Amino acid sequence: MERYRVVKEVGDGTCGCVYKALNLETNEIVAIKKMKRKFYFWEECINLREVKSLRKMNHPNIVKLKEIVRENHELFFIFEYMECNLYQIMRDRQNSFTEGEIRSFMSQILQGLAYMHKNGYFHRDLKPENLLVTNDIIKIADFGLAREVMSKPPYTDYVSTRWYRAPEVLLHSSSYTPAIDVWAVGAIMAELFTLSPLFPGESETDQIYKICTVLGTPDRSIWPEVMDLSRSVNFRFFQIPPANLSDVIPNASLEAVDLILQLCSWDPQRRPTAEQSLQHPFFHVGTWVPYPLRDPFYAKINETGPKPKLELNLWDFGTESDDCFLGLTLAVKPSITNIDVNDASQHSREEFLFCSGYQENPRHSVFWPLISSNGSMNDGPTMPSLSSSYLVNRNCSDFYGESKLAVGSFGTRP
Ligand SMILES: Nc1ncnc2c1ncn2[C@@H]1O[C@H](COP(=O)(O)OP(=O)(O)OP(=O)(O)O)[C@@H](O)[C@H]1O
Repeated sequence: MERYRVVKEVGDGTCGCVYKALNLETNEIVAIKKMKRKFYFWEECINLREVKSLRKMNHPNIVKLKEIVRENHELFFIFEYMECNLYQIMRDRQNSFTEGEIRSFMSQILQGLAYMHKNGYFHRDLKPENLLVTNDIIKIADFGLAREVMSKPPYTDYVSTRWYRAPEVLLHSSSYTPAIDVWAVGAIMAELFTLSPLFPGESETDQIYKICTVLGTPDRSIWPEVMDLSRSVNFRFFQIPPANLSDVIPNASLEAVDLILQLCSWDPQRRPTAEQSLQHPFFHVGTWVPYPLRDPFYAKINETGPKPKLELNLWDFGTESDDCFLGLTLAVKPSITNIDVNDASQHSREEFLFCSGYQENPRHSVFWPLISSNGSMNDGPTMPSLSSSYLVNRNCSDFYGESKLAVGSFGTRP
C-alpha cells in the first residue's frame, strides 16, 4: 500500500473506512476502502459479495473497482474516486433540483441498476449515500450486500437502510426479488424533488405506517400476498387512505408522480423493472418530436383532409388535466381518426406511446410503446401492471378518440 498516499478520510461505513488517496505511481486520485475486519486468507476476500459482484460489473453508472490489496491481514479495495455522495448533495442544497436534473440522475441510476440486474445481481442497499456523484455523473456504489438474483431464498440477513426498505422486506418476506431495488429508487426519486425522505420511519412499524400515509393501506386487490405476509409476522395494518402524491411532491410533474407511484407499488410484481422504467414518459418529456409523424400520418392527411395542427397556442390547452399530461402529446393533436397502424409499423420505427386510464386510476395507469422499435405490434408487454385495455382495441380511431390516450413519438428514424 506504499504506492498510495492518503489525502483525507471521506467516509466511514459499517464495513469500512473510505479514504481519498493518491496513487504515487500514476498520479491518479483513487478511493481506498479499508475493511474493518481482518482477512487471514485470500479465499475469504475472493468470496466477499462486494468482490464477487463488482468484479463482474463494467458500466458507466457503477463505481469501478480497480484493485484489491491484502496486506498484513487487512483488506483494501481501490475504487475510482467520486467527489461526493447524493445524500451530501441533497443536504447541502438550498433549492430543489430541476426536473431535468432529476431526469438525468434517475436515468443514470436506472441504467446502472438495469445492467446490474441483467448481470444477475441485486444491490439490496440502495440509498442516497450509496450513489456517488462527480459533476453530473452518478454511480451506484457499495455492493457489500449485493446478492445474486439466482441465489436461493430464504434471504434472512439484514437488508437495506430502513427509509428505502421495500414493504416485502419490512414484512420479512424471505423470497424478495430485484424489485426491492426498484422500490428504493422510487423513494430516492421522490427525495430528489423534496430534498427530504419520502418514508422517514423511526422503527420498522413506523416505517410501514409512513408508507401507508402516502400510499394508503394495501389490500388484496393491490397486493395479493399482503395478508399472508402480515399474518406471518403478526402485523396489523393501519387503515389509512392514500395521500395525493402531487400534494406531497408539489414540484413534480404528473409524469414524475406517476413514475414514483409505479416504482413504489406495494406489490413487488407490479413494479416495473429498471429497464422498463426507462421507457416511462418521464424520460421522454421534452424530447424532440421528429417532424411529426410524416409517414404514415402525413401522407394520410394529405390524401384525406385537414392538416394536423403542429403549432401550439395557449388556447390549445383545454382545462382537462390530461390535455397537458404529456407535453409532447400536444404537438400532435390532429383531427385524424383513420391512421393506419400497419402502415406505421412498416414505414416508421417511431414508437407510439399508450397511456391507459391515468385519470380514473393514476396508480394503475400504464405507459408502454404500442409499437415496438422493430415495428411489431404483436409483442405483448411484459410490464406486470399493464392494464387489460392494452391492445384490446387495435382500431386506430381509438388512438385519438374520446379515450384518455397520449401519443408520443421518440424513436430514432431508420
Ligand atoms: N469510490 C468512492 N469515492 C469517493 N467516496 C466514496 C467512494 N466509495 C465510498 N465513498 C464514501 O464512503 C462512504 C461509505 O462507503 P461505503 O458505503 O462503500 O462503505 P460501507 O462501510 O459499506 O457503508 P455502509 O454503512 O453504507 O454499508 C460513502 O457513502 C461515500 O461517501
